[in-house]
Amino acid sequence: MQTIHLTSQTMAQWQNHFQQQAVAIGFFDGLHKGHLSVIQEAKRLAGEYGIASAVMSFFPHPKTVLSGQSASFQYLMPLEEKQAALEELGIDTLFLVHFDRNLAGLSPADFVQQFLIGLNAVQVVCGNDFHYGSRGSGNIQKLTEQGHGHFHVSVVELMEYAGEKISSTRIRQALAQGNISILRKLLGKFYSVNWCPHNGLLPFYSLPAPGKYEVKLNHENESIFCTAQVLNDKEAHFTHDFDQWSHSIKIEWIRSIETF
Ligand SMILES: Cc1cc2nc3c(=O)[nH]c(=O)nc-3n(C[C@H](O)[C@H](O)[C@H](O)COP(=O)(O)O)c2cc1C
Ligand SMILES: Nc1ncnc2c1ncn2[C@@H]1O[C@H](COP(=O)(O)OP(=O)(O)OP(=O)(O)O)[C@@H](O)[C@H]1O
Repeated sequence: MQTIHLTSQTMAQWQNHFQQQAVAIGFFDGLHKGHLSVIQEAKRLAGEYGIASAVMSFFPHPKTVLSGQSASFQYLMPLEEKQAALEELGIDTLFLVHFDRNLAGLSPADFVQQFLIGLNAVQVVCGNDFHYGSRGSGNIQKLTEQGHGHFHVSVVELMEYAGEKISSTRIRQALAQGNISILRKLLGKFYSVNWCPHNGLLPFYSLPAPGKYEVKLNHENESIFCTAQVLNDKEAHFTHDFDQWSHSIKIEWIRSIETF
């Protein structure tokens, strides 16, 4: 999979550079079950029409740029993990759009012209709550109209759990409440973070609320269950001593024992 970094300033050089593609579009933080259904639909359409598959994502998160509160934003995964997961899903290209005030100011029509038609998107896939363009004023109806004659829009039905939409926001809220059991339902697997034995939590991951949890530590080919005590948003202690481990550890959060 190739990653192409795009900005509103450098976009001109990429116009008409790409072969036809099916593009899944959105931020996709945490890659939950709803996100996967959007991305898999783009992949399926690419196969059906014999075209390339792509995901278009943004960085940093629009909320951090528009609210100016970049330091406190709780990301669920860093770019490298998103890239690895998309690669595994067989996506050909990740378009990573730099989200800044210039990009936020683009009208829906300009965004569609430069970033979708200009990249030769012929199939665009999103959930039916997707918004884009200045003040988030572009919606599915606009996208369909603006793509007319260039691309077809496939809208994936919003996936729900317990009668509520699965979303990255809901995952962040569940983490803040230490509600580990629901995460597996939203993600389709255990919530995980990467941890450096010497420096602790890697950037762009979020810990659950302070409390005690059963976790699974995965290091190279070894897996060990132990208890984690989360102290704050950066610090945790583990009942297994992994000082001699050299590589980063994937920590899967299995269940909550008690929250403080
Ligand atoms: C060109 C462009 C401009 C945007 N401008 C705004 C904005 O002014 N205000 C806002 O809240 N969101 C804005 N957004 C963010 C979108 O509403 C949305 O969060 C983003 O496209 C990611 O989609 P998703 O949240 O459905 O994944 C903009 C997005 C794009 C692509
Ligand atoms: N539950 C869902 N089912 C199907 N598609 C979804 C679901 N949630 C989001 N999508 C779609 O996936 C893409 C990425 O969405 P986005 O990153 O905004 O996800 P989100 O989980 O709603 O995030 P947030 O909670 O931060 O708004 C968009 O096209 C969006 O419409």
